[in-house]
Amino acid sequence: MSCADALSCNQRPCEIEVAGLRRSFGKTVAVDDISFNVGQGELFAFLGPNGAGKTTTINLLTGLLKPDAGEVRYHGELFDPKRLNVKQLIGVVPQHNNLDRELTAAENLLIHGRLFGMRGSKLQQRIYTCLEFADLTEKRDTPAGKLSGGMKRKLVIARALLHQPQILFLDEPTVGLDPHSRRKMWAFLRRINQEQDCTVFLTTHYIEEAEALADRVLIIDQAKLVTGGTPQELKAKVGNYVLDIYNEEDIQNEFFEQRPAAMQRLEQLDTSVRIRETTLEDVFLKLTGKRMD
Ligand SMILES: Nc1ncnc2c1ncn2[C@@H]1O[C@H](COP(=O)(O)OP(=O)(O)OP(=O)(O)O)[C@@H](O)[C@H]1O
Repeated sequence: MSCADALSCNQRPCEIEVAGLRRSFGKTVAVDDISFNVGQGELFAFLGPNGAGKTTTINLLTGLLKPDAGEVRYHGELFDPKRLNVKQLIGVVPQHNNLDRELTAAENLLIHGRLFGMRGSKLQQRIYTCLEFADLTEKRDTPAGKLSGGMKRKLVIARALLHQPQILFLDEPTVGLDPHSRRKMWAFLRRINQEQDCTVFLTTHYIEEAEALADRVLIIDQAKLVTGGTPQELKAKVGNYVLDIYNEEDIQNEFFEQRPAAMQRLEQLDTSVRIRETTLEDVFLKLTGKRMD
């Protein structure tokens, strides 16, 4: 895919290039010929309903799974999971917390650091910095199993940042968090993106999360890419304004590029009707014919 099309990274240098990626499990096609680029420093959301192929895509990008076809490039170089330099480049936060519950927060980081060849005072300093960044300094000697859900999540992220990756992958980072903790997590992810100068690639099935957080969103459904762009671009694709037209049984939507055209149509209708701005939920519904949930 060339950097000139809609699924590419606009003006930023390409950090990840994905071309023709495909993976099946038996007869189930989990990822079907998907291509896109991620730009350096982007906060990038891969949005789709359960079973759409998001986890499989992350696993293919991080070397946990092998593709049946297609390729992944980091900084233009073909991805070979066996080469250590790529492992140094990326940090991975899996969907389920895989901390050692018996070990303290600091010990969980220590083991990860050792696996990445870190030692001595450099490792200790980095553990201190990451715990502080994640607001977990006071929990450094607490067993991971005794932390709250939000703290465990932050510890997994702090662990993934320990070796100073350039790209952080997070699979559904806010699943299981209450709305308040979810918003705190969004702020934390923005800080990682901005203060740690880290490209962030996250998957989510929460539309508002993609909308609130991401520079660019790619929508995936049934293993295929539906569309991609900034939240504003995606909304403009279907029309920036929607009329909700209430019938006896359901609500029909009509989309308009400009508000005056929507207002004109509204005046023609004699049923109950509401005008509002388009959301990514509308984009998904319009392009796939179904609701995200
Ligand atoms: N190891 C596996 N064996 C068999 N089928 C699998 C395997 N992993 C994924 N699948 C199937 O591939 C499809 C995509 O799954 P995937 O986990 O990538 O979706 P997802 O978008 O991450 O969904 P969720 O948010 O529910 O995890 C689903 O139909 C799933 O059942």
